[in-house]
Amino acid sequence: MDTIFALSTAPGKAGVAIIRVSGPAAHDAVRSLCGDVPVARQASLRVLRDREGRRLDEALILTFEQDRSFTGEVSAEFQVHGSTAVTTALLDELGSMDGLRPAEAGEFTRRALENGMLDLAQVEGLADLIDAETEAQRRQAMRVLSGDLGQKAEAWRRSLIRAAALLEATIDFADEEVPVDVSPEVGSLVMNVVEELRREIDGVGIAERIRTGFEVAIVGAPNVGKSTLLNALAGRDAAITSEHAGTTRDVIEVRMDLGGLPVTLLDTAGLRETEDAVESIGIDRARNRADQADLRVFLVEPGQVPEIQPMDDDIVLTAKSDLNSDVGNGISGKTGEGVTGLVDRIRETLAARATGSGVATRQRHKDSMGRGMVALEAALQLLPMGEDCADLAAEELRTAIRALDSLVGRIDIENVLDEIFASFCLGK
Ligand SMILES: Nc1nc2c(ncn2[C@@H]2O[C@H](COP(=O)(O)OP(=O)(O)OP(=O)(O)O)[C@@H](O)[C@H]2O)c(=O)[nH]1
Repeated sequence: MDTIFALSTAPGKAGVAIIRVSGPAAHDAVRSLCGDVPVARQASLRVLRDREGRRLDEALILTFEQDRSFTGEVSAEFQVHGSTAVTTALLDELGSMDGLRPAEAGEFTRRALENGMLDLAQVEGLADLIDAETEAQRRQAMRVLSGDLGQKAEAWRRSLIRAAALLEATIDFADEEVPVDVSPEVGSLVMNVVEELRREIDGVGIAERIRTGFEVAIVGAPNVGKSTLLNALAGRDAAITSEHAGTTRDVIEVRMDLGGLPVTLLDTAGLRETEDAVESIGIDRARNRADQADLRVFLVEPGQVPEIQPMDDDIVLTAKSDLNSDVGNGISGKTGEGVTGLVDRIRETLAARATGSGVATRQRHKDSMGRGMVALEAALQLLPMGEDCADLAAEELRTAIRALDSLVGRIDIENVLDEIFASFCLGK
């Protein structure tokens, strides 16, 4: 096994930079840089020297023993001064040592997974935590990283193993004088798992939204003030505004943190009939995106009706309230009137939806749970058919167990690893 090393903090100038080393030669590397191997898990200040004995930097060193580190391997971390020159010199020095090589992106985490320090769902949680930009994303990622999904999966597994064992006992003792009907107990064990799976599957859509962001589309006729409103919401000039109708030809996206929720605001082309081919493509695209968005904010001038039908939660406002002060429910991107109220409304609407999320957060989880559900429902149908179908029902339970095992990576791991690790950065 190679010993790997990498800069684990972001590259560039900083107060401190952390370089990680993991693998069998990690402590040898520490010894050759600073003369000894400091006590494990205790910060120790040392002068680092290169092969020729020249000072590289003064560093805080942390060493970890096998099974008591992030990767599960013998490892070490150097906290050095965060300049490019220092980190480059130390990385060069490490690279010149026998058995050491630079880590690939995500390789530390991959080793943690291989050594059983994290399960697959926790690896996903870790990736999400590193990507988290808002409070809701951080909380959700922490739940996954702390292993909640793994615990649920373990509880489901125990229930289903018990159910399968009961069924198998029926098969083995089918000739006994007094057969015990196990199907009520098996049925209730399976039903409980099915119900929990259903709840989790329902919550994945929202959890994915929290992960990737809610889309909020601003829609309305040309020149009604959509871009101006978007700029007011974003607090900066993100979209182009002009007096010329049809300026916004494509969909402009601005990512924002709205009270902890990740939101992508979409400024869409003004909806109207047009002869202009380019503008008409923009309008089609705007309609599509607006349809698919999680929420729509309609801007209408007095007397106008929205071009597309607002849905339940959608927000309909009177545009340019500074010019239309006699009409209620207005907003003005120009003066800022009503903008704070709109932000609150968007946040409340989305926050109400965000409460529906569980511990499963990805399409991958949904797929595994879906496969489990199908098998469990088949088992439930077989149960009332008596002993003759007991072995078929037991087989369905085993299929469900396998499907749920893939949630935490007990099986079928290879084909998902590359996809999951593709998002990891160097040093993680
Ligand atoms: N008085 C007033 N004028 C506004 C307001 N919002 C926008 N305007 C003006 O209306 C014109 C159009 O504004 P935009 O924000 O570009 O409108 P839009 O809906 O994005 O237009 P398209 O991109 O063509 O669809 C500009 O001259 C703005 O200055 C407002 O709240 N009050």
